[in-house]
Amino acid sequence: MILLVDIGNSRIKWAQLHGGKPVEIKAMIRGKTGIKRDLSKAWKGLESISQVIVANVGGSKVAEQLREWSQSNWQITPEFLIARSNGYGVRNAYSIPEDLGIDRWLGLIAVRQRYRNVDHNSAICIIDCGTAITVDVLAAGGKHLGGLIVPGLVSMSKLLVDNTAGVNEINGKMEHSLLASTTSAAVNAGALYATISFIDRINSDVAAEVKGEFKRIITGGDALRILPLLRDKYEHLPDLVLWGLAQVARNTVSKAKQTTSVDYATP
Ligand SMILES: Nc1ncnc2c1ncn2[C@@H]1O[C@H](COP(=O)(O)OP(=O)(O)O)[C@@H](O)[C@H]1O
Ligand SMILES: CC(C)(COP(=O)(O)O)[C@@H](O)C(=O)NCCC(=O)O
Ligand SMILES: [K+]
Repeated sequence: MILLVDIGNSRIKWAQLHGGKPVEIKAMIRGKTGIKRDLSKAWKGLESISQVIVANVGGSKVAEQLREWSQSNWQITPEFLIARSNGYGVRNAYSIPEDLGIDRWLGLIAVRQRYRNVDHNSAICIIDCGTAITVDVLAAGGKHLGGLIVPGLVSMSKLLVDNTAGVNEINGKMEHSLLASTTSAAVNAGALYATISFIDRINSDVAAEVKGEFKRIITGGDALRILPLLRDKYEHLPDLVLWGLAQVARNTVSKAKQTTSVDYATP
């Protein structure tokens, strides 16, 4: 069974590849540096893993921890994907393609695959609400036009806690009040307002840029908190990165099959 792993800066999400799709999708908050204990807790029940395919934006230390854990528990070396200049019908806007977050690259691949035959003449705007909030725009023909990065909801509050004397413990309630009367509510509402006004404004500017209707997709751990407050209509696609991983994994599996079948076929 192929394990698909999406390591973000706050959480690890994983799924099994079944019928070309990510199934048994799970998530856990991860430690900032050490993840081996998290992995042993979450993955000890997993059996007959044949391959581990990873999208990691958590840095090299975390990658090393996963590699060591997978080798010692499953004798498998994980495959870490990186963004390419083009692939799966997507052309990367970055002049240094591998600089694009692999989570963003796989999100583009996932939406390209999802809408390729359904509606191939509208652009797509993807909002991924995680540790950071990323925006990526895909033109109708699969050309990535680029995107933006801002701190996510929790990161914004953490920024104030870490950098000001007056803002300390913030409760995670994320209430959305216009004018707050406690520090925690003021920070939470401020983060929400900053986020929704950023996203609403980006959407109106993207609409001008791409001329005409375009699809709006929202994903990431904070999507459900943000979605109800946004002005425009969005399709909520949870676990978009895992769908992109499934797309790439399916391709590598079929390639592997081809090569083995060709080996048998050649005299
Ligand atoms: N069950 C949960 N436990 C922890 N955080 C959660 C949970 N559900 C949603 N979240 C939110 O998801 C955010 C992380 O989203 P995610 O997309 O997983 O981030 P990343 O990909 O950056 O690790 C957290 O900041 C938190 O606000
Ligand atoms: C912007 C990100 C940190 C978002 O990561 P996440 O919020 O999912 O943890 C990640 O996509 C990343 O590390 N990108 C590399 C820089 C770039 O995409 O330009
Ligand atoms: K960083």
